Amino acid sequence: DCYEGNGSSYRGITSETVSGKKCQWWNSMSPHSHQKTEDKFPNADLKRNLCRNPDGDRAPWCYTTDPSVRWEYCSVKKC
Ligand SMILES: O=S(=O)(Nc1cnn(C2CCNCC2)c1)c1cc(Cl)ccc1F
Repeated sequence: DCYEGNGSSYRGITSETVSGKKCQWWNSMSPHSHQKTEDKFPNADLKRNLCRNPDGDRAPWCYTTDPSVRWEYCSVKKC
């Protein structure tokens, strides 16, 4: 699948980053504690560990499960 524009409306099921890391679940604070939670961003579909763009960045991203890498863009292509 692919994302339109900046991916803020991307609702696909990619959960992997550009470097092949798995995404951390949005409702988890481990390994990375963060502020991008479903209750704070109810319209951003921050479900499971799916790649999303809740902060108007240039593409879908996620917090990574690698403790040394806080977040990364995802391996989903622009349409
Ligand atoms: O640390 S965070 O919880 N999450 C965070 C940090 N960097 N990012 C990037 C994610 C991709 N887009 C640019 C910011 C997100 C965080 C920090 C601050 Cl200062 C503001 C919001 C926020 F949530």
